[in-house]
Amino acid sequence: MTGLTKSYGPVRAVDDLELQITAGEMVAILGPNGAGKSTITELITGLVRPDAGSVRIFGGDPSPAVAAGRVGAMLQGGALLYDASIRDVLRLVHGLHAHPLPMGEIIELADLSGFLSTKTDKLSGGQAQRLRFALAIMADPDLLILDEPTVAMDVELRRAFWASMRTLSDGGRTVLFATHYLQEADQIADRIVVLDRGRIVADGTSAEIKSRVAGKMIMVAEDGLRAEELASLPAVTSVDRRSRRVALHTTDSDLTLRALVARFPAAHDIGIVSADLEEAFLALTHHDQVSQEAR
Ligand SMILES: Nc1ncnc2c1ncn2[C@@H]1O[C@H](COP(=O)(O)OP(=O)(O)OP(=O)(O)O)[C@@H](O)[C@H]1O
Repeated sequence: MTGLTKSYGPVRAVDDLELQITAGEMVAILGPNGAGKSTITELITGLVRPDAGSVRIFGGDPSPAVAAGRVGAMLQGGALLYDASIRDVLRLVHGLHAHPLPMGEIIELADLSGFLSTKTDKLSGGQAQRLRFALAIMADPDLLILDEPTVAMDVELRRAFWASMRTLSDGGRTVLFATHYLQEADQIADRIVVLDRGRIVADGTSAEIKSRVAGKMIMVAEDGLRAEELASLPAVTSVDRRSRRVALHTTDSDLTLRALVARFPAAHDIGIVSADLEEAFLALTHHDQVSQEAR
């Protein structure tokens, strides 16, 4: 993806995006609501045309790759054939592909064997997602695009789903998935791309992202402390408020702590914690907002 841009009215859903994905990678696109995750999946699958820039898949445009079955997609709320059983839907779509995966393998990977006779309008949210997944992998694609695939799944289903995905990825396929679940991205993806307002704000392994942002956080009671003063302490990268405490993200907790105590002798209830992926994510995607608040 090069210089990829897509606007809806005044909103830049995707803003001059540069992203290269290597064959065989499992990449998570992580971002808050409205970050542009779904728009990226729609641009990659050719459902939406960019205003500027381009997407190249296997060296060409998305549409021929999708038509040839080299790209499988599971997008949000994809419609399912009405008044048909899962078995009917699978058979029908299976027959449309030139070189589909064997039906037994699809049913096993999508864990559908328990309710093949169930009609599509009687499926739970998690079951419908599994059927969408089965349809996405049916053509035996080299690239799988998944937009929040586990959204309606409980913990157990989610675990089974990611185990199947791992099997597919280990077989050499490239997987790109959008998610809200930090834990999922942390546990499953080889690489995490953090998106905020259509732009990439971080790109790396989860360990790299955690270390790129403040490695530590200093918590201190709010009592009369002003955010803009705290933001100017050495090594502080961002400041945010949590009920009656303030969290200072810092790249050097010793340095920040010494300056904090020197400048604010009355500071109390001080604690230092290591930032986890969630903290890293919040610091990355709320950074501008917090700095603006602090001004
Ligand atoms: N068809 C559309 N018409 C108008 N605005 C749109 C359209 N699709 C997306 N947008 C806007 O573009 C921005 C990015 O939306 P997008 O759905 O890509 O984000 P997202 O990261 O997938 O969000 P979510 O996590 O809520 O699904 C949002 O501000 C959204 O309102």
